Amino acid sequence: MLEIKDLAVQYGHHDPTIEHFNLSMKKGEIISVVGESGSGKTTVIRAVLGALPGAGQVTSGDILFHGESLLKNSKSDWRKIRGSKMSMIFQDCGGTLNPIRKIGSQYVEYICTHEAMAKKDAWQRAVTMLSKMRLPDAENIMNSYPYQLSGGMRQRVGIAMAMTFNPELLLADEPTSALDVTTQAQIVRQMMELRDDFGTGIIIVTHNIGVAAYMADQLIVMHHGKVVDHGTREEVLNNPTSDYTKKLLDAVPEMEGKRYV
Ligand SMILES: Nc1ncnc2c1ncn2[C@@H]1O[C@H](COP(=O)(O)OP(=O)(O)OP(=O)(O)O)[C@@H](O)[C@H]1O
Repeated sequence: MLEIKDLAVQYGHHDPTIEHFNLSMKKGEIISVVGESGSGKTTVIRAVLGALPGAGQVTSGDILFHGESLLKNSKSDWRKIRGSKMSMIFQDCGGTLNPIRKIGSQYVEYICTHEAMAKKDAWQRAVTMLSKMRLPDAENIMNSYPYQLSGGMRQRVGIAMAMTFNPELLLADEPTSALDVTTQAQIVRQMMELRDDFGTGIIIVTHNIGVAAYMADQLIVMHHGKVVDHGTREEVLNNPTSDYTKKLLDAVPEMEGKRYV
C-alpha cells in the first residue's frame, strides 16, 4: 500500500534531517517509528502526508501510495486524499480544535468540507463515529466545548474525526504522549481495534519504546535522522543491531526475567 524509498528530507540549506529512509507497508499493518526528540520521526510522517512545514522539502527518494508517487500531487490531489484516504492525529488533538466552538459544529464542518452532505446527516455521522470510539453520550460531547472534555476524550474525538471517512492509512504523531498511563493504554488498544475492525494501516511515531513495541508489526528505530534498526517487532526486540536500540531496550524495566515493553 505504501512504499517509502530512500527518502531524504531537508529544511532549507541545513544538512538533511532524514536520510535513506525506507519502508514498505501492507494494508492493515501497524508500523511504529521510535526515537528521541529531534530524530526526524515527525518529518517522516509529514512527508508522507505532503505537509512538511516551512522550508522542508523532499530532496531525494520517493513515496508511493498504491504504486503512485505522492510527490507529484497537486494541491487538489492532496485535498482528495487527506481525510479520506489518509489522516493524521497529533499529540493533543484538542489543541487543533477551536477552543471557542463546540465540538459538534467543528465536526459537522469537517465532514461537509470533505463530502457534500446535509448538516443533519453529518451530525448523525459524527455521533456514530464518536460512539464507535466508545465515547459515552456522544450527543452531549457534540454539544461541548473542547475544554469541557478530558485529554483522553479529546484524543478520542480527534481519532473519531480522523477515522470518519475510513482512511486506509492513519498517521499518528505521539498520540498518547500527553495522556496519563491508564488513558494511554486505552487509546493504544482502541487504535489497534481500528486496524482489526476497519483494516486501517497505522504509522505511529513515538519516543515511547513500550507503546511502539506493543503496537508494532514492524518497528523502526531512528537516531539523528537515520534508521538504526528496522524489522518485525520480534526481530528488533530480540536482536537489536544498534547500540542506540540496545540502550533504549535496557532502559525498559524487567520483572522476573521478562522484559515488559
Ligand atoms: N519547521 C522546521 N523548520 C526547520 N527545521 C525543522 C522544522 N521541523 C523540524 N526541523 C528539523 O528537523 C529535526 C527533526 O524534527 P522532527 O520534528 O522530525 O523530529 P521528531 O523526532 O519528531 O522530534 P519530536 O518528538 O521532538 O517532534 C529537528 O531537530 C530540526 O532540526
